[in-house]
Amino acid sequence: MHKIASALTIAGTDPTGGAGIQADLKVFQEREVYGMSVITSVVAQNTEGVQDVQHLTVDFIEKQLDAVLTDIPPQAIKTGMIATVEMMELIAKKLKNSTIPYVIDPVMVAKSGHSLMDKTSREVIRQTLIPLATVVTPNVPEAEILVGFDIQTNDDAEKAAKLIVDELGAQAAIVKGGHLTGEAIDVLYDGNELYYFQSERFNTKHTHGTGCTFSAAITAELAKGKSVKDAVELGKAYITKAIEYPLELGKGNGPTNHWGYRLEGLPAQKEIVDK
Ligand SMILES: Nc1ncnc2c1ncn2[C@@H]1O[C@H](COP(=O)(O)OP(=O)(O)OP(=O)(O)O)[C@@H](O)[C@H]1O
Ligand SMILES: Cc1ncc(CO)c(N)n1
Repeated sequence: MHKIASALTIAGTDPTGGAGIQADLKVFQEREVYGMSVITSVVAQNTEGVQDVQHLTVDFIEKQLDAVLTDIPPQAIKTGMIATVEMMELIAKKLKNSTIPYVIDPVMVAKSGHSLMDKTSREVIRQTLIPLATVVTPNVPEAEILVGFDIQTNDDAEKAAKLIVDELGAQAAIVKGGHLTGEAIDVLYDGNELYYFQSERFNTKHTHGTGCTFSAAITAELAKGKSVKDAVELGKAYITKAIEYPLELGKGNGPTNHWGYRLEGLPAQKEIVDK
């Protein structure tokens, strides 16, 4: 028998496999973590955009959560698309007394501009879920909604990350620079220190699901017992290679490449090979 860390993603779906649950499970598999999933919404989407969304009932989401949590307790959890206030309240109720590391990717709008979270929920996520988070991973527009001011510079991103921790109650926050210009710089505040994670910005339209992939990679490393800073370092390396070596798939914003990092390795790759 092999002992293995497990991770759970609670999110929406992408039938083309680039974002949402499907992307998360690919990352978990790649990072050698046993992947599990609870679906919140089924999304008809592809690399060109979102065509339609069907939410599962809160009752049914609860049944899925109970099925997982009573049988295979994960070592880390991430949430992605949680569209409604009722879903947020359910997840908050389930995770309130948990000590399992919890990553929130506060998914609000798809790359194509389609809303994946209703307007009231944008307010409610601040009060219900953010205080439970080990780390929150907003992109710039999401961070702006959470903190209530514009983010244009790294200084603004630092202020936002600090506010999400000091005032909204998360243990850590990383404001991603994917939507800014220049180098792709993400700013992490872990309650003590600020850290910058920086990479070249690649000129590519293959950025569907980058946020899901990044937060899933962080979740996988937390499940294996890494610190937030080390998990983010790995997550950044993984997503950078996934963007640098795009796959020739899709008519629109294509998916990233989960094997990209194999071409050049990751900081923790040696650890895997040595096992
Ligand atoms: N063109 C790029 N080149 C290099 N890194 C990038 C690029 N675009 C995004 N990134 C990096 O990818 C990660 C995800 O950031 P991004 O801001 O794209 O997330 P997101 O908007 O939440 O994604 P999505 O909503 O598509 O899931 C961050 O580490 C960011 O710096
Ligand atoms: C289900 C889902 N979650 C997140 C995103 C954001 O990339 C998306 N497009 N679809």
